[in-house]
Amino acid sequence: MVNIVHKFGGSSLSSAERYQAVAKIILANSQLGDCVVVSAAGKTTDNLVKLWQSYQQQDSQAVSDILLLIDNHQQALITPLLQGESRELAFANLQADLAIITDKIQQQQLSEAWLLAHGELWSARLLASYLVQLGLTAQALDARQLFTLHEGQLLQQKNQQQCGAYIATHCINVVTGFIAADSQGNTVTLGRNGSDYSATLLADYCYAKQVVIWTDTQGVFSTDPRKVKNAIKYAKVCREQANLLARLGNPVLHAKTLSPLKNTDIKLVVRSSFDCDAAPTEIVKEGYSKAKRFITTLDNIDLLRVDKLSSGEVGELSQLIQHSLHHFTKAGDTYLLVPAQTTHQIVTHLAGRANIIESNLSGCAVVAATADIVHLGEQALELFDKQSITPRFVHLDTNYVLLLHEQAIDSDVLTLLHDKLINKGQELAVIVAGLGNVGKVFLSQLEQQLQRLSEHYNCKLVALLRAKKMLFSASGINLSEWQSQWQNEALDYDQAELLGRLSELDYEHKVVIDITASEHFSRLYPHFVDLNCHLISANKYAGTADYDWYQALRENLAERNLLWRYNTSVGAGLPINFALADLQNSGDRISRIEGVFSGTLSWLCSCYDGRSAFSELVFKAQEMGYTEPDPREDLSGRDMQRKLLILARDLGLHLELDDIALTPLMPEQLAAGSWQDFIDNKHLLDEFIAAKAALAEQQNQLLRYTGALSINADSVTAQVGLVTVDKDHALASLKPGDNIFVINSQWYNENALVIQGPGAGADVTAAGVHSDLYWLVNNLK
Ligand SMILES: NC(=O)c1ccc[n+]([C@@H]2O[C@H](COP(=O)([O-])OP(=O)(O)OC[C@H]3O[C@@H](n4cnc5c(N)ncnc54)[C@H](O)[C@@H]3O)[C@@H](O)[C@H]2O)c1
Ligand SMILES: N[C@@H](CCO)C(=O)O
Repeated sequence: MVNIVHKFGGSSLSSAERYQAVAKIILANSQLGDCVVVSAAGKTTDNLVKLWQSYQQQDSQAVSDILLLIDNHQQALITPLLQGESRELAFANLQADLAIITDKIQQQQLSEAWLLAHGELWSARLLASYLVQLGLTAQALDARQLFTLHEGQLLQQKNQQQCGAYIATHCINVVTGFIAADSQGNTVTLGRNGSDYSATLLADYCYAKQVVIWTDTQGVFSTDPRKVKNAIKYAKVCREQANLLARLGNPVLHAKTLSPLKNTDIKLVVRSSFDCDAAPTEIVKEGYSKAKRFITTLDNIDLLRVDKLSSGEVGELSQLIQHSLHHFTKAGDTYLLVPAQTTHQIVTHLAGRANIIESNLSGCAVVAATADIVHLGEQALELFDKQSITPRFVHLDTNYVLLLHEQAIDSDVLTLLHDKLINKGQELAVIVAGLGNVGKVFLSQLEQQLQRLSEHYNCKLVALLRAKKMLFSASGINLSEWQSQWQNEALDYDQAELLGRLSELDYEHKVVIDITASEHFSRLYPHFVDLNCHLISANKYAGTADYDWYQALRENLAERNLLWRYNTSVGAGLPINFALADLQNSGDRISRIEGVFSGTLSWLCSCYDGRSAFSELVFKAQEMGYTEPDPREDLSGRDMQRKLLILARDLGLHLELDDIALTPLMPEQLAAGSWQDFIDNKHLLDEFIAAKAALAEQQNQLLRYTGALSINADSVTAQVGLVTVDKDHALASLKPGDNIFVINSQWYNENALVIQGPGAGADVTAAGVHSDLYWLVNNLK
């Protein structure tokens, strides 16, 4: 059975290295029975067209020069790719083909389509032989055996039978694109971008599940990414919009390519063969993707008014000029938008039924959802007016607006237009994991905050996750009712389901906000990044995971232009990460950070005066939402050790958690066992602290739990632990629960930079997560 039909265009096969890259893609993405449709390699078709023209002009010198060029090019592909007998056979076949072509030229029997077909034929033969040499079972197939047209119409039933007969299930079928046969067996071509069409036809005839068009662009963009740097690549585009764009001249997909898929469930995917890791664009059936916004530019366009034009006729005209065509009606008249170089052909064909209304215009079409189009049209006109560009013709339709003028739109104007019309329409999907102390407060503030953010970006909460249950709504969860929705609709889930749902989300950006304290959840970050999710973490586990994992995560994020904010993982809402980033970005060099980085330990040490048991204070800190879910994470010093590691890594230091020396604030026996075991043995903690405090008191000192990181030219030292301080020391008067970060740097040398304030608590932490979200939204590209 054919699972996937892959299609590789000429640029994907332009050199021996590109063939090797294509073979790698096939090895990684195909199974036996799949098809690979190929175009002619690199400039082969152009050379064959030149050969045809020289033949017609009877320029024998040019003919022999071009034949030599073609021969050399093919040999340059064959030589590095094939070895031994297969190389000899490939050379022999090539020479035989060139001899027949030469013969036909001499006999004046050359036909254009037959000549052009050789480009695809050579690609298919070479790729199939190369795959065989790599150990795959593969065969080259000539599409003239598969597709027959009678008077320009495909013979569907016959073609289906032929595909059934020739496409083998035990091998990879490498099929020539672009060509077919007529009912007499003569070669015919399928027109411009015919290979994409061959691929979708083949998929339809073979009941394939998917067609992958591998190209030199990464997918379907909101506008030409070569002209507008921040053009958006869409993960999903619905067929109707893809078709409209194709008719309006967008070069990525052609209307004809989509036609065989019309009544099928076949998935169409556009991917880059030059960057296989880049996320693709999927062209989906109606209703499976929201309408996106696009600006497609038009150049050298003529506008014709036509008497009564049927849609069948538009197809015929499009076949005639080998180009997609768009027609529309305005005030009862029918108009055709045609490339200026084809106007003469069309006007002649329509024999007196077409009048040229405007010629040689440029402009653009803005494509968007019906609800937005009027407003976008107005905004576009306003912007053109400011740029002194006066439209010659404007047409507003249900899902696009066409603006034609004399001046071409340069990339500066296109960028302005894109910023104004397209970037504003993007949406960010928000996924929140962890509905505990901080998570609940964060959600209670989210509705108002999303309202505020909407000035910059449309954000929708689409998922709420606890460890075992999730509430997922791709169109958005109503924030004022999330609790009742959770009660009624939250369902059990597993990792595969979560990742599947995230991959289906049809948003320009996604962010996973991790407000759990779960190491297991943090281990999913690489999967989230693979699905193009930005990250915000209050959770400290990812920032303190082993260095290689952490570094790989950072690199993966950077490669995908994704953002990771984690300000609340250290100092709750205090702007410590902002400060460190700012100092470093301004060229400062930090030499020491010391202080108290735990809200819980700050509160415990400041409140403990021996009157109530230390363990009672621990339970109170837990109740107030200061501690980690298991307060031993705080008492062991581990939480503070994690924070110091996060800061150290932000300074570019390659440290692991255990590089930071630690002395715990509890006896070792309490570390093991359950929380209940801890409660049962709490007297051990109380005695441990009482003894330490008594010793400190003897020296008129107080207990404080502190951390320090020192960076010298030749060494780095870091530790967290219990210290005693004089009663008039700055730390002695630290407010219970406050954190303090004392930063020394090149510029803050004598007088340290000090950041101080509440270092734990649901309110300040939730506010810090909102600050990260705000920053992220403002920095989305
Ligand atoms: N409480 C604070 O003051 C504070 C300050 C800064 C940072 N933080 C960090 O914020 C995080 C949350 O703290 P909290 O006090 O709200 O903790 P919490 O224990 O009250 O809440 C954690 C939530 O995460 C959920 N959870 C656990 N495993 C999960 C998983 N695998 N998938 C999805 N959800 C899961 C739990 O069900 C719970 O709802 C922690 O990482 C903590 O270190 C807390
Ligand atoms: N348990 C942590 C929460 C903030 O990270 C603390 O007490 O500092």
